[in-house]
Amino acid sequence: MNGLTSKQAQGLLQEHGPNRLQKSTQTALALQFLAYFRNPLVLILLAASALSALTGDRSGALIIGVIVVMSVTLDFVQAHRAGAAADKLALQVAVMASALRDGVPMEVPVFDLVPGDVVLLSAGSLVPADSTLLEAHDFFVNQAQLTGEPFPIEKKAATAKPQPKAQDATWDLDASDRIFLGSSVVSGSATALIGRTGSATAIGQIAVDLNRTAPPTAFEQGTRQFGMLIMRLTLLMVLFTLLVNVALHRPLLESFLFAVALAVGLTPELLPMVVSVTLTKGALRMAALQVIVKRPSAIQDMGAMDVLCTDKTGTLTEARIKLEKHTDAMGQPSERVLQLAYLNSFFESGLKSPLDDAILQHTEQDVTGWTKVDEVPFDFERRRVSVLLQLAAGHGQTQPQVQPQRQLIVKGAPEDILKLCTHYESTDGRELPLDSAARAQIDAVFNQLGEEGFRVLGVAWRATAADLQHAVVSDESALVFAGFAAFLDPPKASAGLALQAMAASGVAVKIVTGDNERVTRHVCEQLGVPIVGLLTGTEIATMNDDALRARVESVNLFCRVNPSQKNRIILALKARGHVVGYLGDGINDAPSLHTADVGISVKDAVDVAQQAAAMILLEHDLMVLHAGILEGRRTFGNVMKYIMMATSSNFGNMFSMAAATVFLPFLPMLPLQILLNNLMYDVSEIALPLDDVDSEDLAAPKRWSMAFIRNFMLTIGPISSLFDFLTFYLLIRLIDADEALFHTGWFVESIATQVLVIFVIRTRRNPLRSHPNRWLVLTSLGVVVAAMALPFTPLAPLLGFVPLPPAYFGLLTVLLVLYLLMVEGAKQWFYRWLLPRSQTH
Ligand SMILES: Nc1ncnc2c1ncn2[C@@H]1O[C@H](COP(=O)(O)OP(=O)(O)OP(=O)(O)O)[C@@H](O)[C@H]1O
Ligand SMILES: [Mg+2]
Repeated sequence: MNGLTSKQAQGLLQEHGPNRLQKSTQTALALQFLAYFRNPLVLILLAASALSALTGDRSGALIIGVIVVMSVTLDFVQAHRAGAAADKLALQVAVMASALRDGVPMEVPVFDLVPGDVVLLSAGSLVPADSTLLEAHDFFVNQAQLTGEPFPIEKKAATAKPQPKAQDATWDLDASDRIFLGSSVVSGSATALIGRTGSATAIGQIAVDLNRTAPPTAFEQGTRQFGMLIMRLTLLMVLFTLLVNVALHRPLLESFLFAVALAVGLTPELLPMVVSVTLTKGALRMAALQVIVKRPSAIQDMGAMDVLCTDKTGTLTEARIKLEKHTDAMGQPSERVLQLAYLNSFFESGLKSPLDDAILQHTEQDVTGWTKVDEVPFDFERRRVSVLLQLAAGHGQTQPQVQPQRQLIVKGAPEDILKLCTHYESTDGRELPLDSAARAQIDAVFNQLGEEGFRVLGVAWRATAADLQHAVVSDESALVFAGFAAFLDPPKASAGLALQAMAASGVAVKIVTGDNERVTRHVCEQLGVPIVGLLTGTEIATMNDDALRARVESVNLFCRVNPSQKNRIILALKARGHVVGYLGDGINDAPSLHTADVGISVKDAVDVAQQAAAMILLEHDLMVLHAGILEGRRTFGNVMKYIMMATSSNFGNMFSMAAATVFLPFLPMLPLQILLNNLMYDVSEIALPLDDVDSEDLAAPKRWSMAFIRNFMLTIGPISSLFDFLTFYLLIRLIDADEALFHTGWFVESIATQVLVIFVIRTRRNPLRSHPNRWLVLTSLGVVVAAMALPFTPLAPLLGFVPLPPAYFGLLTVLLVLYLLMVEGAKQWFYRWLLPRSQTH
């Protein structure tokens, strides 16, 4: 089998399309742009202005059209650029498959696989497409996603030569020689011929999206709730102004346009854009720190995360494990134990763990004469692996006793192995019964190794019938215990610091490991992590979910837990209202990576783990996770600024506009002026995602709080309205403004207050003690200056503006200073008095 040539593959890719389930998101740019006009408000606005064009106001309608297009373009361009940047990042960690192209194995992006490709699979791989097995060795897959069957199923090579046009063959999920997209390889290795790709696959036909869109995060739910609140208020206000205008016999069409423009002014239409741009900015900053964010919203989750669960090997430890000792049952150095362990690691075809690598790299052992008959692959429930080996006649005579020709060699967690043993090998090579005295001695050896900080595997063996062809789990019994292999896996120097930094930032770190208690305690000691509570897998197995929930809070060390227990721990923490992160790299971590609010994995993790994770660390450094947490909080802070602006000052302005319709003999502002006001305000906020966030706002996890927004709105909003009414009054009384002058005067005041208040709202501190980003300063001041200059430009008559008298600017300055001071005072009061009190209730 040589697979395809790259030329054939290219042709087939054209014919079958990329190997992915989602419909291509490559809709033409123009169509994406048009989709932005689907907003009902925009449509109503365009329709109403078209109507007004028919009744005569051509230029007004045209200007409204231009403003709408400009607003939509602003939104679209920003959001599109953010989306493109995020896609590019995700591509960096696209899952690759090993495929034969031009006769050699090559790493090919899974998207580019085509029917006819030959792929090589091993434990931890994802099955990249529906395929027929050409070769398989102890090959077990988990196809729970397709069949719901949770246990691994063995698959075997096809007996008949698969037809090249395998698409035509029948595909049965139970067929023992077929494997399917959506399953993962649990153990063994195989070569497979791809028959169907993308939406032609079994899972594609039942239209399941493998990259299931994650359920909405707390933050997304929050923004949605916020949108509903604004929507309701908007509706109320629009109905109110409409009624008032109709009751006052104002021109119907113009009143309607006014009401719709008001609604446009009220909706925080840039919110999605601000969110996606801030998130992408965060993702790009993370990429510079060697962290690839696959799903931008994960950054938000990082900011909200208050518990991080992590496994041990490779995250807290160096992952450069070394075999330090190989001893017999009584703790004496033993070459024989090394040889047995080596044979086991050498012939095992499942995922090679770092422990196997350590054994294989320790010293080269001679395996001539040995052939493999079968294997019972490693799994995280049994925590052991067995190989059934045949020793050719004439070999092995150097051993003290004549070796049986066929034997099962087992290695795994010592506690579990010892339970299966009935005998042990003494130091002089005799097989002795494992009585309680011997057991106590062996346990003491095991404990001693643990105390010294070694990770320990037990090694045992058994002679089998000379014709045993197929080994199964029940063959792992009546074993002879040979001894221990002890490894050192030193903790990372940086891990201790990172854990402390996280604790200081309000993130509790919990260790969730399949390893045993003693070793993990040792690692914690070296890292300086105090153990406040401990649960073992055996204890968890006896607990129901309620009992587990009651305990998870106070425990920070979970030992000897299997994959489903890891998952239960995450679920229990989530049920307690925590935002949970999970950091892991193994097959055993995949379920938890899915379940957690933010799954984090590493570049060299198995495919299933990388697929399940939302974030991939390119370098194994926990300190960047801390940076990621701060990044998440920063994005939260900037999005909150936008929301606080929208709910307080912008909303206050629109509220006074609606109220003013009652008192004024004319509309307080022309519809097109409201739209322009809205557009200019939006422009001033483009730089918000770039802004810095004060350090005190990064100190603790950030959760969405509707109560906070509501209280802030009720505190600041009325001040805006108060100043608006003051402006109305002074415009009419002091300046004696007619309709056009009133419109102009209020337009400028409205923009100036609405835009400049950002410098007060963006920080909890005295505004002079927190430096805004200079782009934000530039856009904000630029917009205010432009608004002041507008009435003096040739555009003024088109927009219904008239030049403002000098006295106006004196008035404006006084009003602005007073306004900003008053908002600052209210803000201080809000954070010092109202917020602490509303949080304790
Ligand atoms: N290659 C192997 N051969 C035999 N036994 C193994 C092997 N790998 C792991 N085990 C056993 O299974 C147990 C669980 O595996 P492992 O420690 O990798 O789990 P984990 O939950 O990923 O833990 P960690 O936090 O250390 O990553 C190990 O403690 C060990 O006893
Ligand atoms: Mg692990």
